[in-house]
Amino acid sequence: MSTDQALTRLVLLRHGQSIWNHEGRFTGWSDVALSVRGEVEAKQAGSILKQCGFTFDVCFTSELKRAQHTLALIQSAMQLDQLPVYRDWRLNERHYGALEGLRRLEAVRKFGIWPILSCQLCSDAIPPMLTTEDPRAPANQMRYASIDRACLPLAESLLQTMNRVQPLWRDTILPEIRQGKRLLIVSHKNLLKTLVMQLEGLTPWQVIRLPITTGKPLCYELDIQLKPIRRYYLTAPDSQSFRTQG
Ligand SMILES: O=C(O)[C@@H](CO)OP(=O)(O)O
Repeated sequence: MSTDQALTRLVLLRHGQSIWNHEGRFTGWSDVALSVRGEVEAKQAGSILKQCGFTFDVCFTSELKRAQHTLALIQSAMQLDQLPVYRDWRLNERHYGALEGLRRLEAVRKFGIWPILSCQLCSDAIPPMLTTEDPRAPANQMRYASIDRACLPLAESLLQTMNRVQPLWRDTILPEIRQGKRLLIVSHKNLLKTLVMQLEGLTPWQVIRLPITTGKPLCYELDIQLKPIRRYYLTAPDSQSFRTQG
């Protein structure tokens, strides 16, 4: 990373722990609430951001309540309730298809070990898909009625997830950052990995080991070319490592 002066800061945040994170279930586009711990994590993230002197001009989040609720709790902790918030389905988590709702072991019993392992290790592997008639398929849900059905997945590889968010990243998010706006993006583990790949020019293999922990603000300082100068996780100012280099 270069040492030029920062144009702006961008904060990426995975929502607080959800009930299915806690139970070890594949979640994807299933709309699951935060757990009690998840709510605490979200409030703590807001208070750490505030204590570290962060503020924002615009927030982006997904169509899923675990991300939206996290963002609302952060805004409230930072007393930034009036900020403009853009919700977009393209910031939803990778769609896990027929794996959604299953625990790891249940999924292996149902589909075999390789389909489960490959979709976690290979960036182009697609999990077992939902059928088009399945009520869980996004095209059968009212909330996605305004989206072109051809764009809505039945399951996604990591690369398909990256391709789906690309137009939003290129045409909406990057222009806001170029104007010097301070952005907070509250989204999901795999979706955030695809943003990290694009920001840092990493391969899926390089990003696979990057921990995207629930409720931990990942801060980027960007130069005028929008290249990352520094990346770090924010922790409470009174803890030993105020800034942890990522
Ligand atoms: O969908 C899921 O199972 C998890 C991990 O991929 O994502 P999230 O960040 O939404 O908990």
